[in-house]
Amino acid sequence: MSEPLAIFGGTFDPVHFGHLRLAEESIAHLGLGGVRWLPAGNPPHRGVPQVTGEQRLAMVRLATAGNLRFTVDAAEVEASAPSYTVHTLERLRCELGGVRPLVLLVGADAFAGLAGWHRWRDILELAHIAVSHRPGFPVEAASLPAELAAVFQQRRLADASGLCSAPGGGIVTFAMTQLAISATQIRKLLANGLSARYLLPDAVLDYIRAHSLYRNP
Ligand SMILES: Nc1ncnc2c1ncn2[C@@H]1O[C@H](COP(=O)(O)OP(=O)(O)OP(=O)(O)O)[C@@H](O)[C@H]1O
Ligand SMILES: O=C(O)c1ccc[n+]([C@@H]2O[C@H](COP(=O)([O-])O)[C@@H](O)[C@H]2O)c1
Repeated sequence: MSEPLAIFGGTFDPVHFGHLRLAEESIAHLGLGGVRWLPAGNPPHRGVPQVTGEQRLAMVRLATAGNLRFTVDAAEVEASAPSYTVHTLERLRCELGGVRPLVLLVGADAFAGLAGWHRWRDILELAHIAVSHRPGFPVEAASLPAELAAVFQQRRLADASGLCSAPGGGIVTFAMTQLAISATQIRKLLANGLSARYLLPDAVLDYIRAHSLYRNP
């Protein structure tokens, strides 16, 4: 079986070093062949992003440029339908076939909300899930809603080597460098005219400035 391919979805409003370290560290921790970044076009589960899908996609392209293990998938941004992860995984299974292991990367906060996602149980029929630690969000069954805690306990893999032995169905956790960075914090800093430097790549900050994004409305 070939190396697992990871899918990293997010609103990325804007992309920051927390995202980049998660993707970078997941490659070694999980033995991945690469990470496919998937900016959400029309996230159904939260308020409308502050900037357009095209702008968030452009920032992800700038942030990931030059990393040969990273690719960027524009499909969710280009689609007009809501960006449901289960639909994206079904599309990827059509594209890649049923055998290659797929790993959905999520931070601990996103994982805690999984039971609210569209057809969430089907996601584990299509892919594994890898949950990264994130400051303030414990990754343990006791802090998850009951139905998700049960699935977490049933599906949890002892370590990442199990990702190679099936196309999907397992849940693995991994510890990454803990960075208490959020897009919300960056949007607030920028709206208040404060520096967000060193929280996200300079190329992304230059794009934000050039397009006058995240200024106070
Ligand atoms: N600092 C971080 N450490 C670990 N995971 C993170 C971090 N920031 C974001 N993630 C994960 O990256 C994915 C995409 O996150 P998202 O684009 O919503 O960023 P965010 O910083 O959480 O944004 P917002 O503050 O707008 O909610 C999610 O799975 C989220 O859990
Ligand atoms: O499919 C769903 O119902 C669903 C519900 C909530 C979140 N997601 C996906 O989870 C990823 C992270 O979302 P967010 O809000 O943390 O940026 C992103 O790819 C979303 O499309 C997906």
